[in-house]
Amino acid sequence: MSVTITVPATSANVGIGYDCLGMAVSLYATFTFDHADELTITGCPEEFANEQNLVYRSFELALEHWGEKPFPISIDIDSPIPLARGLGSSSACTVAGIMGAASLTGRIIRREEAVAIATEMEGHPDNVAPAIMGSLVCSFSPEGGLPHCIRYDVHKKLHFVTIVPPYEVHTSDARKVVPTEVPLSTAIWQMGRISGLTRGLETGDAKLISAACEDRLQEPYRRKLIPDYDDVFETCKRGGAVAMWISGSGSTLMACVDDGLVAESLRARIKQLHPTFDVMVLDCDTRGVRIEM
Ligand SMILES: Nc1ncnc2c1ncn2[C@@H]1O[C@H](COP(=O)(O)OP(=O)(O)O)[C@@H](O)[C@H]1O
Ligand SMILES: N[C@@H](CCOP(=O)(O)O)C(=O)O
Repeated sequence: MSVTITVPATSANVGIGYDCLGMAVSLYATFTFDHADELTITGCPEEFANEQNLVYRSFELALEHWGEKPFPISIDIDSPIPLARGLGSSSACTVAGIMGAASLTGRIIRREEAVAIATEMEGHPDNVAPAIMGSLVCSFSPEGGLPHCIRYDVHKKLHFVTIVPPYEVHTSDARKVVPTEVPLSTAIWQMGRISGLTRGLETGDAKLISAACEDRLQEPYRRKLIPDYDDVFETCKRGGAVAMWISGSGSTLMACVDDGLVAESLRARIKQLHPTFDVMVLDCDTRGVRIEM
């Protein structure tokens, strides 16, 4: 019997929460798994249709984690999540592989276990935790221990204008430009703001979101990798956005807006100024990964 896993795209960091904060959004990839005579992968670029495919790698690693032997499967991928744009296309693959492995072996796993396995594979929990749990999630891992995930609701009046430029930024490259050490003053700057931002997103407090959403850990360095950052930031500010951040490691930019009509107008304005961009109005996804047999 086949199983279909639906995984939301994610906006990691949400600006201020480098490697610890992430939000699931209403853009979904589906992955259909079934037993087969040999490995077959369809629905993805040709270069990924092989044993190195991230979904299959994650499927194999999950089986290995449970002490089970791999077996041949078919995987059909239908993903509108753009590649290497900071919307968690790789995490969606990782999460799908784990849940596919659990489902095809009849294993029932808790979301916390899935987050722990996925974090081990991804190296950081900020995409996989919201992809699995839905909503806005702040995560941290104790030395050598399992990640703790704190899940926040996001106020329904908030919408997220998702601005996808036609160029890629690979996460591995974008991580190289982020300094590995910061002064104490920067650490203090971030700590207060992450608390402010999570509360602001929960309550829909536009002023608080706006005040808190000013990152000093990664955005000042990564914005240089996105040639349109300054233009889009100005358009968002003038267009009534509450805040704008680099989604994950970019190149997508995400504007938070507290009114549906303003969000649609901003989407149209950005599309007018940047016809080659893909611009969507997304909401926060509250369900996280889903399984259908
Ligand atoms: N449908 C897919 N099939 C196989 N691999 C994929 C698929 N989508 C994404 N990936 C993998 O994820 C990588 C992109 O990951 P990354 O640079 O972290 O960007 P993103 O922000 O999209 O997660 C791709 O190079 C590829 O290895
Ligand atoms: N915290 C990571 C998140 C990367 O997310 P992605 O969607 O760009 O893969 C980082 O900022 O490097």
